[in-house]
Amino acid sequence: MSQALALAEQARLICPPNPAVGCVLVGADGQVIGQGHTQPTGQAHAEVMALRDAQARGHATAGATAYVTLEPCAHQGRTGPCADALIEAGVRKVVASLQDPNPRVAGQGLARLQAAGVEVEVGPGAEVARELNIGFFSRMTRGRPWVRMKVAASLDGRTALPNGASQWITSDAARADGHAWRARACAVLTGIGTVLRDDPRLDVRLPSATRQPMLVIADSQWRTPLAARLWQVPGRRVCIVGASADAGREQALRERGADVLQQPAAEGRIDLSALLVELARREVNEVHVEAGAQLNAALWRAGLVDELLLYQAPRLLGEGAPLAALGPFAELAQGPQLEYIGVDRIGPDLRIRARVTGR
Ligand SMILES: NC(=O)C1=CN([C@@H]2O[C@H](COP(=O)(O)OP(=O)(O)OC[C@H]3O[C@@H](n4cnc5c(N)ncnc54)[C@H](OP(=O)(O)O)[C@@H]3O)[C@@H](O)[C@H]2O)C=CC1
Ligand SMILES: Nc1c(N[C@@H]2O[C@H](COP(=O)(O)O)[C@@H](O)[C@H]2O)[nH]c(=O)[nH]c1=O
Repeated sequence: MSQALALAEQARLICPPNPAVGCVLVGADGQVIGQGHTQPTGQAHAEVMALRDAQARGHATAGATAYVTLEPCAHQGRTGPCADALIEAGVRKVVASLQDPNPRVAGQGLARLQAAGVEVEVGPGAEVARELNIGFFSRMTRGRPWVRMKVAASLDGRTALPNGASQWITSDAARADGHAWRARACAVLTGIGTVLRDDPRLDVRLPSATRQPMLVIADSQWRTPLAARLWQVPGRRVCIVGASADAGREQALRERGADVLQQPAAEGRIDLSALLVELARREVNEVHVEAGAQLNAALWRAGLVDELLLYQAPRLLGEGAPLAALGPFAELAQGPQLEYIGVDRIGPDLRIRARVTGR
């Protein structure tokens, strides 16, 4: 199963919105006879890739055991049912890490395998398999994406100087690592404040990049400039989320190539909870937030942040913008409570990962 999980890890950047799944086929003699992982949307799933691999290597699949990191599907989606492919190949046993979290299909693949006389075991590798697909699980079980907020800060927690300057607080190495986290998301979310101040690209600039996450800009008044650098990323979808009735401006953004999304607003501010539901409807699994203190605070206040990805540089900036413009709180317990899930050194900086307690 650990080999299947390593294959799933390889799939993570290419297969969203599909879950990243790995599959290893072990022949009756205990040798690995085939392996595969999920391909980009619309192409073969892990099980079919592993069966094809075994066939290409001249191995018979009858009597084999399949180790797969998610329940094989039983439905005809963009590809055919994997449970049927395993049954037709004569597989004797299927070991799956997890049941499919999609409430419409959960358990159906396992039931079909069992009905065909295939032995089924569920559980090995469950924790790692779920982590690999945390966004897919979030979308399926909560109807909204997993929200990971990335912040680059100084040791005293500042994210920009009082005049707005913030480039660059962290090192090249930390920024490259940040790109790898952008790459695994389906969408990067920012605020119009950051767009106007930084003129960012917010794309993935890694040689290994195979797809660009959609850029989503919270911009109630349609203020995104038509000549910004964010338009210079070939093939990347830009979604501007606003609430103003200025049809002329909305049309100009549409003509510039944006997907323009009118969202309900309260006191002129976009309803971020409704926005996340809409992004899930568009098959966004993970949202990578890179925004300023205003939008960050609104996301925290609405209880929408699941995870913090904080790069901390060993420098002090004194006065300046915080990670999120929260508070002032009267009691310590009023602030969001997180737990650390990882601390790593990235070049001269620290990368701190923390998750909201209970998520
Ligand atoms: N160090 C770091 O990691 C980062 C630092 N920065 C820095 O942050 C600064 C910009 O911060 P800031 O001005 O706070 O910009 P934000 O990116 O937080 O954008 C804020 C704007 O988003 C719009 N918005 C839309 N919906 C909402 C909502 N529901 N709640 C709140 N805002 C909403 C508002 O404008 P409107 O009402 O017009 O829609 C608001 O003014 C810059 O100096 C930049 O360099 C930025 C990103 C990362
Ligand atoms: N200042 C700062 C960051 N800032 C974030 O990076 C954005 C610019 O992205 P791009 O135009 O794609 O290079 C900027 O607008 C802000 O969201 N990131 C970091 O890793 N370290 C830093 O010190």
